[in-house]
Amino acid sequence: MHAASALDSDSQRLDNQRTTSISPLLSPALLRQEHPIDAAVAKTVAQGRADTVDILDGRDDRLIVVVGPCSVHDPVAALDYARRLAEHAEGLRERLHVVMRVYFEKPRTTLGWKGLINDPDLDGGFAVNKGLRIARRLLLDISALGLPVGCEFLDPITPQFIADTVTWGSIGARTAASQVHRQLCSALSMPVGIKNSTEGDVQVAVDATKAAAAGHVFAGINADGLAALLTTSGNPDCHVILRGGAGGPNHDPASVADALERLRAAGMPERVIVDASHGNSGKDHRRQAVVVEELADRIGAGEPGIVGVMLESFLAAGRQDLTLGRAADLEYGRSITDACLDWPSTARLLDRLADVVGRR
Ligand SMILES: O=C[C@H](O)[C@H](O)COP(=O)(O)O
Ligand SMILES: C=C(OP(=O)(O)O)C(=O)O
Repeated sequence: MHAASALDSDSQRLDNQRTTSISPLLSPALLRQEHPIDAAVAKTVAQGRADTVDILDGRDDRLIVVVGPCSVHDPVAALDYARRLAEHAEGLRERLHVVMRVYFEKPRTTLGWKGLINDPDLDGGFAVNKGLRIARRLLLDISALGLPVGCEFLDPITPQFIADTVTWGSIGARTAASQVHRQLCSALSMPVGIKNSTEGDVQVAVDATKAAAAGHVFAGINADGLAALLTTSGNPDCHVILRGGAGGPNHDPASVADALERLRAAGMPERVIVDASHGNSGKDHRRQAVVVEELADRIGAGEPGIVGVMLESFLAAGRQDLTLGRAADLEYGRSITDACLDWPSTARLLDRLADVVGRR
């Protein structure tokens, strides 16, 4: 008894020396009960995933287009964008499989706003339970338009709250090498695109698709939010996203061929999505249009292996700086993270991609 209390006080002195508070997180089951998925949304998600896998595996010759804001900071503007995209995508559905980027978790190079789940009020208040509620509601509302959604998964706890609503997932350039994220991919029920590293290393993404295709046993949480051991069977639908890197772009034919060769050598399916933004645009949103035009020419000419294109796009062009606590000063529909194409340019580029897919 005496020994046990000595241990408790020792561990109190040794533990949580840098954790300033620990507060309750709502459970995934509670959030799912508050914002349940209905039959129409479930159909959009299931059909969207099946269509994505058919394109990845070459049974459907449409092109996947993952398009939308760099990050969601204003759910009203995101839904406004989604309505326009859903209507436009409907007219192109024979040629393009359009998935909207609805990204709530931002991996930062150093510091910065980490996304709507982490800080939904954009004021450093970190109302995470509120962020999760807004995120799930928005994912359901966008999917209810018949528009499938794509999310980056960054925090390994978050998927339990939203993954049932997500058609396509992504692992970013900063986490492609992470065992935690590769294990997570092995559990995810949707196809997942994995980016090359920020340095431009493509092999790390190829290795990640291989690691994620295998089963793993790892610690996570269950639907009640309790710590649990998860045993997974592996995700065969992971694929590489070429996003360029420190050495420059990698959307050119030689880089695409190199990535396909690396996949072949690893025994993985030879297919890539090309991100027109990030290292491939040098973060200049106007360069995204140039990249897409180049890709369109090549896809139209029958270049193999490119199964999809990613674009960062919002209502207004470019980006703006956020001052924490001053969200009311932000301009409607303009990104607060990476610079985006505006809606009219995006619609034109979608038409261009649909046109070449129709002709190839
Ligand atoms: O796509 C988003 C950003 O490129 C990524 O989150 C890194 O952003 P940062 O370099 O501004 O932190
Ligand atoms: C963070 C992103 O990209 P990357 O990981 O390529 O920097 C993104 O697509 O939002």
